[in-house]
Amino acid sequence: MDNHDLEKEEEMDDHMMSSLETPLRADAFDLSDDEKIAIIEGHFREIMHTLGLDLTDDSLKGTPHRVAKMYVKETFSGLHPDNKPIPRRFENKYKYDKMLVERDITVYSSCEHHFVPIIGKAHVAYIPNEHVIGLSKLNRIVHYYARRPQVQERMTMQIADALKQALRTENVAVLIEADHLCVMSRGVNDVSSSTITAEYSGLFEQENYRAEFLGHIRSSKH
Ligand SMILES: Nc1nc2c(ncn2[C@@H]2O[C@H](COP(=O)(O)OP(=O)(O)OP(=O)(O)O)[C@@H](O)[C@H]2O)c(=O)[nH]1
Ligand SMILES: [Zn+2]
Repeated sequence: MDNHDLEKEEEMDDHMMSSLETPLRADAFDLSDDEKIAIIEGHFREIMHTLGLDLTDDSLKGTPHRVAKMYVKETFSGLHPDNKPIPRRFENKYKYDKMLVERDITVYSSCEHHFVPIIGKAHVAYIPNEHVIGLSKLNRIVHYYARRPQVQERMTMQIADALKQALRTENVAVLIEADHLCVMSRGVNDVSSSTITAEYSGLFEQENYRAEFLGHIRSSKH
């Protein structure tokens, strides 16, 4: 078993043990992506048929397959641990010991209660110990956890947890501000409210670090 496999196995263990995890069936990964697409396509065709849509129509007939492929390969691709980014850790040679903030990371997720979009921004920060990771990996970690049926609170904590693991530090902050289409476009139909969630650990539990983080994400861009 090489290092990569070992890391994957450790992450699978974390995946099974963590109470933050998205509730998945034990046999969640028994089917291949193609098998899942074929099954979802059939069910989605049934939904459209039940709604009364004519599936022989040129524009509609490809929709069951399009939706199934989009669910498995895009919208919900973050359900599969094979798609989890494994950032390479670099030694913090320059001994940078201040805060690094990656702000305005685009979040496209889906509400697990209604399967409609959650759209927003994530701001993440860490204070390194021995290791740093590539900046883009911060965005990739956010995207991975967004591409699942989610509640915003759990997504926030999953991202914080993944950052702690990747960076080998507790000094992590995550703040997500998002619009829930299930609140905006149906139900209570409120287009002006939005939802903010945050997770702070390590040094970020201290008021001064938290204030610096919030100051950075509210400051003008350049
Ligand atoms: N805590 C939390 N709740 C969410 C999130 N996304 C959606 N919800 C809420 O989940 C709840 C689902 O409750 P239900 O009462 O079963 O759903 P519903 O009958 O469609 O409710 P309404 O949206 O009020 O019409 C709603 O209040 C949603 O606003 C989230 O990220 N976090
Ligand atoms: Zn919802």
